[in-house]
Amino acid sequence: MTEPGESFDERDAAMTELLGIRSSIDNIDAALIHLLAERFKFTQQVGRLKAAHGLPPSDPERERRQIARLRALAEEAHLDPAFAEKWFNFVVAEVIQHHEEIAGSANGDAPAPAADGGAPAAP
Ligand SMILES: O=C(O)C(=O)C[C@]1(C(=O)O)C=C[C@@H](O)C=C1
Repeated sequence: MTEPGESFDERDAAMTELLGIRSSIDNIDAALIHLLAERFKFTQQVGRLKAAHGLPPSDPERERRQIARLRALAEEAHLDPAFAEKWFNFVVAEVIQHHEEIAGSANGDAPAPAADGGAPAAP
């Protein structure tokens, strides 16, 4: 369909522009996935560290400071600060769930107990 008064050439040009913009959106979405995967790798490390040392999964003070920082960055970048905070809370809820799973599944980084109860190896 073309808009009334729009030529086929104009519509073709618009479709070409749309495809070009979408290819940049594709690149950004891919980068976001990679960044998120990298962030979760680090938070899994934090989860193991916390579980190994009996630290609580969540740290509300750290979250509060990070939200303030991200809201300021969002404002500078002309991104809705409320959206930045919502995004952070969404990700952190998932991270805390992972931390709880790690803490519940074993005891962090500690090696599984030996079948022989930990008897010293023969010399
Ligand atoms: O920094 C930590 O202590 C984390 O566990 C990471 C993280 C985060 O994903 O940013 C998650 C949960 C905490 O409540 C605070 C921050």
